[in-house]
Amino acid sequence: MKAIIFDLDGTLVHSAPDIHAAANVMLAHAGRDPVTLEQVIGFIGNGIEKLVERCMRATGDVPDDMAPHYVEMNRAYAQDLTTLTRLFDGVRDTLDAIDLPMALCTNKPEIPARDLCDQLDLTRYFTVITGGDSTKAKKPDPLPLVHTAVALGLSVKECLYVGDSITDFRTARAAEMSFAYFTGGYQPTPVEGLRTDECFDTWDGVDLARFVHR
Ligand SMILES: O=C(O)COP(=O)(O)O
Ligand SMILES: [Mg+2]
Repeated sequence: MKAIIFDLDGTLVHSAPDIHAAANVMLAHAGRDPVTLEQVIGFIGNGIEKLVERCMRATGDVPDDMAPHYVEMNRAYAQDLTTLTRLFDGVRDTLDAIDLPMALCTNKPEIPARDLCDQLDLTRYFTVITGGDSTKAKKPDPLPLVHTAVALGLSVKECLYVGDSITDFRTARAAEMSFAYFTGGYQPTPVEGLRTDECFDTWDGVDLARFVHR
C-alpha cells in the first residue's frame, strides 16, 4: 500500500450536527418543518443537493425549482462548518501515526470540504482533496476515487479507501480499490456484500494496513 484515501463525513468527522442545523435553517427559509438529526444522518453521503432533496421529500413535496434551496443550504452551512463538528475519537492519533501520503475523497463540495479541514487542522494531512464537484461525477461513480489516486501519482491497486457508507463501498468496488469500512459512521442499513474483514468499529489503535488485499 502506498497511500490511504479517506471519506470525510461520518468517517473522519462527526459533521452531522452542523449539517442538521444548516438543513433546518434552509427548511425554515422554505416554510417547512424541521427534520431530526437522525433523519439528516440518513440523508448524508450522496452530496449536498441530494441531502436538500431528501429534506424536502421528508417535509412535503420536492419543489420543481430546487436552486434557491441549494443556495440557502450552502449559505447556512458555510457559516457554521465546525461549530458542532468534531473528529471521531482516535482519528487524530491515527492520522498522526500514518507514514504514507493521504488524500480525501468526499461527496461534500470541495470548498466546504477544504474549509472544514482548515478549521479542524486536517488540511496538512492531505496531499489531494477531491470534493463532490471536483470531477464530472460523484461517488458511487468510481471517477472521483480514481482521479484521487491518479492525482497522488498512483494506481488504484496501490491505494486503500476508508469510508462509512454503502456509497463508499460501491465506489471502492467499482474502482477495484481495497476498502476499509468504519462501522461507527452514518450508514443506517446493513451493506450487502461487505466482508467482515473489511470492517472496523473504532479508530483507537486501528491498523489500516490489514485491510489491503493484494
Ligand atoms: O454527502 C455529502 O455531502 C458528503 O458525504 P461524504 O463525506 O460521506 O462523502
Ligand atoms: Mg461518509
